[in-house]
Amino acid sequence: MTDLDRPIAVLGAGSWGTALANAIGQKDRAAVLIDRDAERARTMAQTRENTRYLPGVMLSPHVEVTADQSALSSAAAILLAVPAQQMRGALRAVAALVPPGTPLIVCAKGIERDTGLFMTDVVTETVPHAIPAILSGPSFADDVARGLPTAVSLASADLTLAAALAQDLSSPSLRVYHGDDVRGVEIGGAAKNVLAIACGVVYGRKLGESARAALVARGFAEITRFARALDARAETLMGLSGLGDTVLSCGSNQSRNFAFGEALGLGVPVAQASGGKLAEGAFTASALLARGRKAGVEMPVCEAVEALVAERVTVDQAIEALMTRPLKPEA
Ligand SMILES: NC(=O)C1=CN([C@@H]2O[C@H](COP(=O)(O)OP(=O)(O)OC[C@H]3O[C@@H](n4cnc5c(N)ncnc54)[C@H](O)[C@@H]3O)[C@@H](O)[C@H]2O)C=CC1
Ligand SMILES: O=C(CO)COP(=O)(O)O
Repeated sequence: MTDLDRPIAVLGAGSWGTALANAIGQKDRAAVLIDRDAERARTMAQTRENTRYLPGVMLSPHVEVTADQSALSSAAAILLAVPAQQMRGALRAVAALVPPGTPLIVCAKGIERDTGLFMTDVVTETVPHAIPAILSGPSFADDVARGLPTAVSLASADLTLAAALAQDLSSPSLRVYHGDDVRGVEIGGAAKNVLAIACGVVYGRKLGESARAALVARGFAEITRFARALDARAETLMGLSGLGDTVLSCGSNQSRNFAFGEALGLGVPVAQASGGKLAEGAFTASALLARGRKAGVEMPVCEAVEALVAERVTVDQAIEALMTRPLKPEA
């Protein structure tokens, strides 16, 4: 366990950051939730509710809400719960406040679009004196905030640290497994979002449950190929952050990525399909595809999602392209 006298800080007070801070608070451990918006932080501190991102969930009394980023200086560990494309900017703004050796646990699921970098690499570039870790797995913020049970995976290159952090974050309703396959855990979280969009499209276009199941299986096969090519472990992909989160996000429109795909399948234009919510896979698709090409990995499902999001193809053209690929061995 990390130093219990020091709080765990959460940077980013959206749905996931708020849910994680509350999960820590419910264990009677002090959490500091940092909202970049001072007015919103003040209101949340008073009302004890994040009405915009997590309405109906009352914050534990052990959660302090603030806009003062200097709280990061005394944290035992920092959870990074901002969207992937905002991670670099958010980290640059606080880098000088993070003491050397502080664990920075990425809770975002995505790849940086402009650089193709995974989130822990962005941490290493922007806050080189910190220790990067990654947390990912099947966990809708709303479920976790309400204390419904689930299990997730936390990885750091230092297995002892990963075990300590997992202990810190675990509770009777949130089981945190640990490991050292950082790349495997972050690939699972980032890639499942792209697959969830594809499954949403199939659902919205009313192609049937058989089509969705076939897509999950083929999509998961390409993610696993990609992971192997990047020296991640296939077993990691079979775990919570890969298979677990794929099962969750590819089968429910509670997933914003699935819901975004569903809207595309129903014919809603890309610009309106997210309904103002975050659909990380829409940004990650192009970066994932580019990294796959660089590694010599064929990723047809990701390719279809990327082309759809870029509006180079229609839904029917994307589906036809997938169905008319040359037949080949299943592996
Ligand atoms: N919501 C969920 O169920 C889960 C989300 N995640 C991941 O967590 C990440 C964040 O997602 P959500 O919290 O759901 O998004 P959200 O849209 O609910 O909230 C995003 C939050 O980040 C803040 N933010 C944006 N840019 C910032 C910056 N530069 N500095 C500080 N704060 C900034 C926003 O003000 C907002 O509070 C995503 O990568 C998502 O994939 C992971 C697991 C579950
Ligand atoms: O990552 C998540 C659940 O594990 C949340 O999924 P969405 O971002 O698609 O809502």
